[in-house]
Amino acid sequence: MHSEDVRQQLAQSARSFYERGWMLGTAGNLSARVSDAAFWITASGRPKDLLTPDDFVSVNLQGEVLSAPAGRKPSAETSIHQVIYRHVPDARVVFHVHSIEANLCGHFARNGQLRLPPLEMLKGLGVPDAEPEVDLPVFTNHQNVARIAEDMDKALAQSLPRVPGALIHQHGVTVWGQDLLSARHHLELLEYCFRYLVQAKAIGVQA
Ligand SMILES: CSCCC(=O)C(=O)COP(=O)(O)O
Ligand SMILES: [Zn+2]
Repeated sequence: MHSEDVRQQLAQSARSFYERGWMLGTAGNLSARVSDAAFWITASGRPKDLLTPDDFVSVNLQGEVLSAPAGRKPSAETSIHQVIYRHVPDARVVFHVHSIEANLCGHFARNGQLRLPPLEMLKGLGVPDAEPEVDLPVFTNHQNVARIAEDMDKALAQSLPRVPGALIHQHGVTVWGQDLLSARHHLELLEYCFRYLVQAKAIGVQA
């Protein structure tokens, strides 16, 4: 696929996530690998409903800028994308968004893990178990993004989470996939779990 097409597809994804309330006020960042050595990532601080190919920066897996349109810097959270691409060989696309439900669910976490509800939909996250007991890792948010990336780097070096994603407390969720469609499905499924957990809590149902 031509790399300009990838930028257009990422822009389309961002618009759709913006419309769902997950990328408001410039929140979030999206990236896609174009080779084993480089990926496109959204430029920092851009409105996610209005992205054009000029809102993407090409960086290598060390986070060095390979090419950037005038006035554009890579996302402030590029280091998190680097960590995922380094540790998850199958990851070709990474989405990071900020939904209300993801941020509420961070409060339900225990010992850095959020227990996902045992729903049939977990199959779409690669969990085929009849009675799944699956945790999503939850990382502490730091104003210095490099610290978040370091924590993720250490955790992913030990083992990959069972589902392709991670939560950053009071910040947002990050998911990955082998292509744009699978990353979108992973995001939709995790966001569904978050909505389920919040609504279950609100009506007093044990999730
Ligand atoms: C208004 S969102 C604050 C920064 C953030 O968490 C984010 O996801 C967007 O940062 P970027 O540098 O990628 O625009
Ligand atoms: Zn963020």
